[in-house]
Amino acid sequence: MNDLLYVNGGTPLDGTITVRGAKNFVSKAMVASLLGDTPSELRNVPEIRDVAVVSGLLELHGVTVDYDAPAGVLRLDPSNVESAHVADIDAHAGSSRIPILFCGPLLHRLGEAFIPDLGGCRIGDRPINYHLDILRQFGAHVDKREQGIYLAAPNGLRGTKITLPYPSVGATEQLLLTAVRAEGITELSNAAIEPEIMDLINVLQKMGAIISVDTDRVIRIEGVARLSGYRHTALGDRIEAASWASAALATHGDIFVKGATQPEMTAFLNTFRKVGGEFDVQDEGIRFFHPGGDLRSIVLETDVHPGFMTDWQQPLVVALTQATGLSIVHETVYENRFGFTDALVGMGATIQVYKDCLGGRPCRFGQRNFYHSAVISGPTPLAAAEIEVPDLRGGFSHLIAALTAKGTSTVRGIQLIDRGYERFTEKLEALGAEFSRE
Ligand SMILES: CC(=O)N[C@H]1[C@@H](OP(=O)(O)OP(=O)(O)OC[C@H]2O[C@@H](n3ccc(=O)[nH]c3=O)[C@H](O)[C@@H]2O)O[C@H](CO)[C@@H](O)[C@@H]1O
Ligand SMILES: C=C(OP(=O)(O)O)C(=O)O
Repeated sequence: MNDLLYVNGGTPLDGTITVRGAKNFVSKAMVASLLGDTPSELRNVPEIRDVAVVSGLLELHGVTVDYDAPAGVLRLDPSNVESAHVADIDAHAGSSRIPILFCGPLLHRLGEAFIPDLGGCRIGDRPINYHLDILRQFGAHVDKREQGIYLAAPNGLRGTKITLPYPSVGATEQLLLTAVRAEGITELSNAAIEPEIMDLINVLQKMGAIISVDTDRVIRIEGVARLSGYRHTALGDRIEAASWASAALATHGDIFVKGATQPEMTAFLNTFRKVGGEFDVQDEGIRFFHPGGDLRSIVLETDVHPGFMTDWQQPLVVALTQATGLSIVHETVYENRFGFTDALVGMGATIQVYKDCLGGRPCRFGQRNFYHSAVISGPTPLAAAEIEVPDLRGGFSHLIAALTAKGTSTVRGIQLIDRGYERFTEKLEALGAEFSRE
């Protein structure tokens, strides 16, 4: 497939598009199917590369995967997992971050697991120390090897009490996927409570798990001996929805995002309104539009849920280059998520990055060597440029910048965007964008 897009920017994006299930939930629900002893069915599944990658991993482990992409229905039958001969797992090294979540389910089913090196966006160091500490506390032996990690639990896994140093999404999911079938009770303090995690809990409860979530980030799980398959409709992708909303704002456009839902986007909607964007929440989705006039600068801090999520930051920063005054963005989730701003500066934006914690409370990255605060001065017209996509969200941001800039930009490496944005070129076409893919 070709990996290059010529974008002729300067036209407001206008029209209707649909977002389907959340990338950051669907992949985890697919892993959960490994815990059941009967088939599962997941609906509203988007056709993105991460779904293909996790399907490939599941198939390698003996799961029969049947995906009807237009209908968005994914059927997963794990009956042959015990008899699967797992070869070529190394071929999946570097493809996504999901393999680490196979640990608990595979340990329960097979007593051992080999996990290839992880991929995902390079937006920080992204260690897996919380994951490995959790697995050890459940009683797993963890052995780091070349190209991956080997784990074994010859005596099974037992419930435990854990406090996370930081409410990590992946570590919370690791714990859930391991605790549901561990012997006894598990209690997690300082858990992440992102909507995608809550929907994973919905799935696990449908499978037979017993999980309670308290208001103070404490999750309790009573382990059960067996789980069955599930039928579930995935929650919508709030990151994709916010990305299109930011594109509407930056290009003076008007986009109705079918499938966008308000409760999962409260923090984004507040910020969108403060910048000067308008929205209209309807039964089928949310309309996001630029009402005319000047956009306003803001002070913003990314945070864990229910805060403003880090994945919303990169697309919104492009819109902030079009706002009047100085905006300050403090990234507190990842230490290295402003690399994408270099290309924006190359297009004429005025963005300065700092190592200090600007505009809010000190975070884990203050007094360290990380450029994790940005000051954006606007409005600045953007000029067309040659751009290389750095990562998923940064890549979409560059796309928004190219759509905002007058003239023809060349955007290389757009396959990275396919990892999390379903059929985005078809959506661009529906919104009246002028571009060609080569
Ligand atoms: C596939 C998926 O769902 N990806 C999402 C998930 O990533 P992911 O689950 O990888 O993100 P985490 O919430 O775990 O990471 C948050 C912070 O915790 C740190 N950390 C994490 C684990 C660990 O073992 N040690 C450690 O130090 C990370 O370096 C980071 O600074 O949540 C992030 C935060 O909402 C999102 O940006 C990603 O889109
Ligand atoms: C960081 C992201 O994803 P991943 O964790 O899969 O790299 C993202 O979706 O923006």
